[in-house]
Amino acid sequence: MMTFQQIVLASHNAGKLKELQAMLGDTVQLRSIGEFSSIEPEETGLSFVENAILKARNAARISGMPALADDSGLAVDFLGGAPGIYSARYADGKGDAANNAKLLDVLKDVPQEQRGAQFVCVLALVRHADDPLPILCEGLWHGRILTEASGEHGFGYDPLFWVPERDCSSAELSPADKNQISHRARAMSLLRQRLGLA
Ligand SMILES: O=c1nc[nH]c2c1ncn2[C@H]1C[C@H](O)[C@@H](COP(=O)(O)OP(=O)(O)OP(=O)(O)O)O1
Ligand SMILES: [Mg+2]
Repeated sequence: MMTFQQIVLASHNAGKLKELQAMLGDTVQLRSIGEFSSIEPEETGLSFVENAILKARNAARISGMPALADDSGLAVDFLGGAPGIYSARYADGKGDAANNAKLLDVLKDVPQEQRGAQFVCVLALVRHADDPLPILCEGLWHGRILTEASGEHGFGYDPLFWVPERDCSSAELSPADKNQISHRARAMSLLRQRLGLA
């Protein structure tokens, strides 16, 4: 079993930090890579796994600490899995609101039954920058893309993601409820098992 008291989170996304720290509990403290550097590495991988490893290695190198990265995104069936690993950059870096507006527009004539989508999350944990055996855990969350935004919680595409098991948008879930059932929750549950924290 590996024990970590502090891990650096290789993410500049405050929403992820909040969710992941809540899932981990207080035995492991996540520190943001933002404490060490404001430069975000270019996500040049072709998969969630590659980008998660790339971000984790970069953060471990900068901080000198074990590093956890989360690479995630939204894969829409009708779009052949797009925006996928490009989810954060879907509207050319203009941010969450622009990403959501673009997705609603692209899907505006697509009927309910063809609006299936899944959130994907890959977590990568490296003990140090050159770790030859990163721990990788993934989680998927199936839902559908709504025809208009709804809800105020969460971040990113949450207002557009309809959650079948709750019949509401992901942004209408309480943070605690989202953290029980999301793609990130599933990946973190596997990671906790791997670390002997479960
Ligand atoms: O639970 C979620 N609820 C809503 N949207 C979500 C979620 N999980 C990922 N997403 C979206 C946000 C972003 O458009 C993309 C992640 O992109 P991704 O590169 O992994 O994260 P990021 O650039 O925001 O932060 P960073 O790379 O520093 O960790 O997927
Ligand atoms: Mg990113």
